[in-house]
Amino acid sequence: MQTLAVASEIYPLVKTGGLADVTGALPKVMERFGVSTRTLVPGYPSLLALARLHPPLLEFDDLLGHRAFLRHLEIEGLSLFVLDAPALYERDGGPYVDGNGVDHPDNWKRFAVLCLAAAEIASGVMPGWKPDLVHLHDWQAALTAVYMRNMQCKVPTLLTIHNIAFQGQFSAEVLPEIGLPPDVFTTDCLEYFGDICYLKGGLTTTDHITVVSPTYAREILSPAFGMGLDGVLRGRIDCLDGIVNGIDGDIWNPATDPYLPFRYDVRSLRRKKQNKAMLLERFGLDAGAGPLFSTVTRITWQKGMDMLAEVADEIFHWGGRLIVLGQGDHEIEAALKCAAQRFPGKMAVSIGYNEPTAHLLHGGSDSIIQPSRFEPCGLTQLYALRYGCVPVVARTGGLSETIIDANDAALSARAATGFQFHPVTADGLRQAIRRAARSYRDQRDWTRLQTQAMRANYGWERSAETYAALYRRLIN
Ligand SMILES: Nc1ncnc2c1ncn2[C@@H]1O[C@H](COP(=O)(O)OP(=O)(O)O[C@H]2O[C@H](CO)[C@@H](O)[C@H](O)[C@H]2O)[C@@H](O)[C@H]1O
Repeated sequence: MQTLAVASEIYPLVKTGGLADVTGALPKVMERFGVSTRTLVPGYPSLLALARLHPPLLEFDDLLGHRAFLRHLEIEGLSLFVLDAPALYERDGGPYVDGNGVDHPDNWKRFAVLCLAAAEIASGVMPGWKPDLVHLHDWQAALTAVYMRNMQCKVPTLLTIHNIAFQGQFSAEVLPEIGLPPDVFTTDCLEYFGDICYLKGGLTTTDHITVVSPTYAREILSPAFGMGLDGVLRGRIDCLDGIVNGIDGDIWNPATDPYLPFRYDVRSLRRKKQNKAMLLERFGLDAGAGPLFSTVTRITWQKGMDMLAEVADEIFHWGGRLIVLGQGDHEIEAALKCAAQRFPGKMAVSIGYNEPTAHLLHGGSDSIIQPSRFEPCGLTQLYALRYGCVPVVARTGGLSETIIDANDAALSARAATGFQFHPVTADGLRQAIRRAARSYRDQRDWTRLQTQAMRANYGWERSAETYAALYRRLIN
């Protein structure tokens, strides 16, 4: 079976968050289930340097007024179609924002062009290659399904939502510019409170929808989590599933991780303490009697980082330490920095995006905190499990189904892997921190939790098998 995946980021070439981890890992595992994937990605500078070493596969004369080349790149076990349209993708900054963190003003066009190219590939413009199914990821790829319907292309489509908070909403004024007929501007397609919404267009035209955990699949049907699209999703409930994410165990493995000065596995957990000592020194923190908590995340309201700034003192009360790595909302960043100033030697904040530091924080911390207000799946807590960092998580979305709370029953069954809290409030978080810090005082209990966490299996196999079965069902 041949599939075309369409995505705006893919690890290890371009990543701003969990989407890239999934689009980079899934195709490799799907091979084992007889699925061969080619992923169409925009030709950002990081990709072009490699992709331009080979002659193009195809030339598009006119993608919404742009001439573009389709190039092929095989790298790190991935097979990529790179859309080389320099005026749209070859620029400074990230995939969505410029060097100052401001959205590229023509994102509506950049991702419409990506989707139009995908629809043309699905329709068979490539000599000798046509997909059996098209797998779209998030709003940046969603419009593909609308273009395909418009071209009367019958190849089945699956749209995966990684986070419904990001929807691709633009002024209806751009509609004449994206090459679709005016009749898509209706409430059962692209129209969204007077604007157009790429994700809604995808949700209303794709054959099937998945989100990244069964719990999130239920949550987004309600106004509290559906972000304005819950009604659309309720209308498509028969085509909606939740498939939980896995982790790439080659990249996230404490026994082989090149970013860890001291590598370890479940039998040599003691070596993790040496990473902790290094981390404390590097971030200028004094050793305390309590656990070292960390966060690796976008610093946003979704991720509950404002609550963490509010209750950080609870950690220090128990002799714990805190390191925050992330970037995002400037006000919350400032609140966290302010907390760090109040607690010198106890808390450090590193603003930025840094892959090696993210690995080191998992390799040396005792616990990872994830107080998300909503979390479609979450990958950080899964990496934390593998690295024996006991997660402290909000009971929401994928967090609630991947972490087993250390309540009495789960502790005595030796099944517990972390601490959950609910309601998702600052006070709830404070209590969960207290529970974790108390548990840490008995090192035997703590080691047992770490060991159980490390033995939890969150590889991709089971979910990849579910995706493969779904692909087959859609094709047949
Ligand atoms: N400052 C930093 N430096 C280095 N690395 C950093 C970093 N900040 C974040 N990361 C990395 O980015 C990834 C974040 O992934 P998550 O799944 O936790 O959240 P995200 O909201 O991006 O993903 C969305 O998509 C994924 C994939 O489906 C869902 O799991 C999730 O719930 C949904 O919100 C992790 O690999 C993490 O290590």
